[in-house]
Amino acid sequence: MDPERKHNRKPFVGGNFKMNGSRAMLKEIIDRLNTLELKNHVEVVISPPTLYIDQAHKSVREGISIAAQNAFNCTKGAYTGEISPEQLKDVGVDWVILGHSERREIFKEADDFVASKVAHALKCDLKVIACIGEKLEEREANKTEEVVIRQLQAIAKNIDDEKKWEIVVIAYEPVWAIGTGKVATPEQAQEVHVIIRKWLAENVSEKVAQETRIIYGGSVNDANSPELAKQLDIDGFLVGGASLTEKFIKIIECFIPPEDRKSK
Ligand SMILES: O=C[C@H](O)COP(=O)(O)O
Repeated sequence: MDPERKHNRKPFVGGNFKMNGSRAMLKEIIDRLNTLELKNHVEVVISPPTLYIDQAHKSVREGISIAAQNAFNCTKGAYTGEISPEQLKDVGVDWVILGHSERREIFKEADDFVASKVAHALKCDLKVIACIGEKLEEREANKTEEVVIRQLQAIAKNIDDEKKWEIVVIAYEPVWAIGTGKVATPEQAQEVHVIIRKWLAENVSEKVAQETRIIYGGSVNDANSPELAKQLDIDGFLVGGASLTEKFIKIIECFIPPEDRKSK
């Protein structure tokens, strides 16, 4: 681990492709990623649309994992269009993104529903990238902390076994920064990450607070990622748009020492 980071959390970079791509595009992205020398410096997880999970799983190099973009809160049954954590595990998926703001907003997923999906995924040992974040009007009304903690609290309430926190990554994604090109400043992001970590220390445990990776998402690109990555409490990124492009390599390389980088 980089001694400058003063903690032992392994950096984590996720690529959320959302509803983008094709077989050909996925091949291009994965071919690029397969050239990286990760050497255990950083954990990389990609999240293609469900249809392409199998293709990704079969072609991606060892050391890069796959995340689903959603999962339901039941094992099986008459839930047309849904996928269970058990089914994801069955096809070799390790991670799932839950609580993304697009699911909260467009598909009206409430805090308790998100929390029930987190609980079920964790019960199946499916690792969870749990997303939280405030909207612009909430930030402007000074409600960032209130909103982020309300969302976090709902999730934490459903995690009854402290050990399960080892397979949770929290993604702080201010909604106003997602897909807008308007990135949070390193200071703004760091400030919220500190609030989240403090809440974990006071309400779960100091150990969970110190060990849980808190990553930032929202218009991360190759230009803004180096400064964001320097913040003590930013343990990585959840990248949307830029994860479909060559910029993703540079973003991942923020956490790789220069001598091990592909692009020197
Ligand atoms: O899951 C990723 C986030 O929604 C960020 O998306 P973006 O990088 O396109 O802003």
